[in-house]
Amino acid sequence: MTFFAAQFNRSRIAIACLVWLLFTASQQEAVFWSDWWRKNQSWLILSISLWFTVLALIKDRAFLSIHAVSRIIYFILCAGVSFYWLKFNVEIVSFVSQVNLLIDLKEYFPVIFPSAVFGFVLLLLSLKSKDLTVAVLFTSSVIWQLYSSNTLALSAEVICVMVALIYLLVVCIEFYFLAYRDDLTGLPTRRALKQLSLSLSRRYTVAMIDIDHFKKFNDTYGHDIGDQVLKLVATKLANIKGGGRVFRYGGEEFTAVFPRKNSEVCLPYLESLREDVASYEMVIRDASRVGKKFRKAHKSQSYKMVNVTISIGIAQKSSKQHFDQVLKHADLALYRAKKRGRNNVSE
Ligand SMILES: Nc1nc2c(ncn2[C@@H]2O[C@H](COP(=O)(O)OP(=O)(O)OP(=O)(O)O)[C@@H](O)[C@H]2O)c(=O)[nH]1
Repeated sequence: MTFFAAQFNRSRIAIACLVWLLFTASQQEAVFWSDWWRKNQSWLILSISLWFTVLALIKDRAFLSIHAVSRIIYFILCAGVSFYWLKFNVEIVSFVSQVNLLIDLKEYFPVIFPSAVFGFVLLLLSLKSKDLTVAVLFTSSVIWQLYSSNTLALSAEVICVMVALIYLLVVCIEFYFLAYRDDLTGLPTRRALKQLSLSLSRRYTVAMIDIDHFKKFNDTYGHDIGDQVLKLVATKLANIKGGGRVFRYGGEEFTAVFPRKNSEVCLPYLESLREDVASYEMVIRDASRVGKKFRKAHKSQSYKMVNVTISIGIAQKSSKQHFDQVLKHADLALYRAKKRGRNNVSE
């Protein structure tokens, strides 16, 4: 699993795998460091809990690269911080012992309390970042803390296999999104459209959607603002009604597929989508003024309102037509929509 994750630049998962691997190995009597591991258990519980949190804060980099040096330094820092915490928390514990209310919590202060804090920080990070790797690091931290506090009555080997399966699942899900989701708009890609085309029945309608005069838009406002507009238009398109599914076909072109629907049924949905986009006043952040201080000082000038229109070509599958042929007909209809002056739907 470590090699698999490292191969695909999922270095944080690869590092987490290594930690679990060392942990399982240390549970074997035959391994020379198992005694040392047992003697320093508190320190290890704390360092590894902190390490999972630190992993959530750093980026995935190539596993075997210059970045490995910084990872090693971070790991040493985690170990050092944990070591000094355990050494100096005696004073905290003696303070806690003087407060009646806290006296019962005394034994939790050295390890369990800080580990729980690291876990909580990880939970907040995973909720904030919406990153699957961070979520899986949080899961790792919880499993680690439960196991090391003897709450999980499972053997180290079972836990390791369980964690490896979770990591494998996460790497596969991430690759699925990498292959089938467009990075900029979050819409499914042309590859996903091809996949869908294999499962379509004999009746369906395809619409090709294109943003009008987008080249001029890019030339006027710049490519960065063009990107923001693409994202916003994609959000509108993703909300298409009537059971339509929208894909980014490429560039400023999108495809909508309506399984089991003929073109008359789809037409009103596409018309209302076109109207929605045309009346959508998009608030665009001026890319040249991203500094916080500048934004505060020039609040009124750092945003601008723009709008665009779309043209749509629609085609319904007729007997013996392949998906590519239906797509071609929709493309021809789009060409007619452009010729008719844009901002309209053509069959
Ligand atoms: N910002 C941005 N621009 C893109 C992206 N993909 C394609 N484009 C731009 O979209 C423009 C498409 O231009 P054209 O194919 O000439 O079409 P158009 O200007 O929209 O004209 P009509 O389709 O005839 O209305 C080009 O300038 C591309 O650079 C992208 O991901 N981001």
